[in-house]
Amino acid sequence: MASLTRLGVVLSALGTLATLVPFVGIAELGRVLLEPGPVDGAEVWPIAGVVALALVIGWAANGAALSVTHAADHRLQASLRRRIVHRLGRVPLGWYSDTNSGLVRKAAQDDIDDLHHLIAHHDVEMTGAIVLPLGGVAYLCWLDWRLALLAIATLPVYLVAYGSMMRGFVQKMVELDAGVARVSAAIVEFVHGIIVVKVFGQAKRAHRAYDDAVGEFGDKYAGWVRPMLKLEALTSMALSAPVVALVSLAGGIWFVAEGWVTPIEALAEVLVAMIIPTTLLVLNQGITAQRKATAAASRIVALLDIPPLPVPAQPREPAGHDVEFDDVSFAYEGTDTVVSGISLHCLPGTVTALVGGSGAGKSTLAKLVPRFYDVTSGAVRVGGVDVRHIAPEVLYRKVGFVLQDVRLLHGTVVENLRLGRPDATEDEVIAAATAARIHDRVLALPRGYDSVIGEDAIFSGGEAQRMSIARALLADTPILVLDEATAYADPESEAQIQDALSVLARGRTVLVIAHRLATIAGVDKIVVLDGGAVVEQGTQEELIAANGRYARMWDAYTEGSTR
Ligand SMILES: Nc1ncnc2c1ncn2[C@@H]1O[C@H](COP(=O)(O)OP(=O)(O)OP(=O)(O)O)[C@@H](O)[C@H]1O
Repeated sequence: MASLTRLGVVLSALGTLATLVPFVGIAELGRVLLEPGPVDGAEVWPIAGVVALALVIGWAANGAALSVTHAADHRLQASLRRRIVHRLGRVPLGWYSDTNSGLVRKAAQDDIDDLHHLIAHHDVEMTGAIVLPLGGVAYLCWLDWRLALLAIATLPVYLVAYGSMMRGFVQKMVELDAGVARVSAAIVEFVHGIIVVKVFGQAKRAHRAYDDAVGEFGDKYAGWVRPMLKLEALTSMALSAPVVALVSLAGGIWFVAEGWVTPIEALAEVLVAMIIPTTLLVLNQGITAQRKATAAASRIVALLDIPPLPVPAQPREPAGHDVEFDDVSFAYEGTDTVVSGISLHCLPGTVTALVGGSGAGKSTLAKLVPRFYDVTSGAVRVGGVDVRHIAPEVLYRKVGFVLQDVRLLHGTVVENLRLGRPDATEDEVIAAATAARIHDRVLALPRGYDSVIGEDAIFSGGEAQRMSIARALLADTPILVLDEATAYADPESEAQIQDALSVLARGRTVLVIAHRLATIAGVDKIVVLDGGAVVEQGTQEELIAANGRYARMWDAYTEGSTR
């Protein structure tokens, strides 16, 4: 690919030099035509021919340069997208937080697009923008060095003004960014607090904070921009077509009067001088685009550097479907230990419920089974084999999970249901949806199972949960991790979810994270977590009889629900 961009640069240089030929040609033609006596066709035609040829070569070489760099960009984009998808397929599932998903979206869409300019246009356009004025000035030097100087006479005004505009630019940008952040924070605070503020009659005060932030930003911005605008006007004027033409013509007339150059040579100088400002504009825009693309590239590199989930070199097949936590401890990156020293054995055909206060570590513990994260110490075993020694695809065929936060993909209802088993028959899909208590709801949609999620299939939270239960039923994994939904706890929806879950649990090893004690009374084992450790375990009767932590939770729960 680097060789393609190099070829693009060479072609662009060639094309640019070829576009200079007509300027020389015009000067030469002028010289021939202005010679005293009749026009000599033998002199005119070769010049016209060379000009025409150069025009064709210039057009073809510039076109070819862009084609070549676009091909390079195409290859790079395809390869980057492939590598991003490949890497994302191998990062631990726990990496997918909302922030990280945002990063992926930005990298896969915006950042790769930003790179397009760098690969497909930057080198070619910059080559043109450098070769064109240099070639022009070199030609003028060949005619007469004074003409070359005349062509760049207004350039120092531009360079001095531009240099002074850029002085302290980074520091000023930092200050402006901070100002924008203060204004945003004031807006967020204002919007978040609007109800409280209005209820307590403090609207004026809240407005004032926002006004102050905006006022301060406006003053800073104006203080910086006003002098810049003056300079900008000066630089634009120094490079504007009338000024450049005027300086060139005045200088040209003087040079001709002094006898240093011919009128035709002076005309050639005017033509070259007129193209220099446009190339400067291209250079300027190119530098800005390059900065943007460099930032985009570093975000893509960071994404490709995420450590993948380690896969076993010699994977082992689990024998059976029991799940065992053996002295398991885990800490998120940069946090204290969240679960510690947990030993637990979940047998096939049983339901184990994890209960405990908010932040006790229930979800974290459950997520260690499908390797959202790997344990910090100890081991999680499935069928007697450490999950780290099982090939990920084998593990995902064994362990299914229904999470609180259900994601339905853009596609039809049936495609969503078939996600875990694309070859499921229509009867199997309907059977799973019926067991998950979602079949009737799907039939009520305009196009039934062919309705599209987010278009003609809009599901409530509870319905989406039942969809994901149907999906898990169809995937038919022998081990299931369920994070019970609490958000959609209207009694009817909850009863339906519970019905669906009890069907799902039959004959499997089920680990359920229970947020509402009423739903787990009949399970085989209740494990009470507190501060990341197991404090009690047993059946509902055993734990109530023990009169410990669970009994107190149960009392509080039943009191709360009967009050
Ligand atoms: N991705 C994460 N990064 C860092 N810390 C986390 C992360 N997820 C959870 N934690 C922390 O780990 C601890 C246990 O959280 P966890 O979600 O496992 O508890 P939980 O018992 O499931 O709580 P809840 O019932 O409120 O969902 C909490 O202190 C939480 O702040």
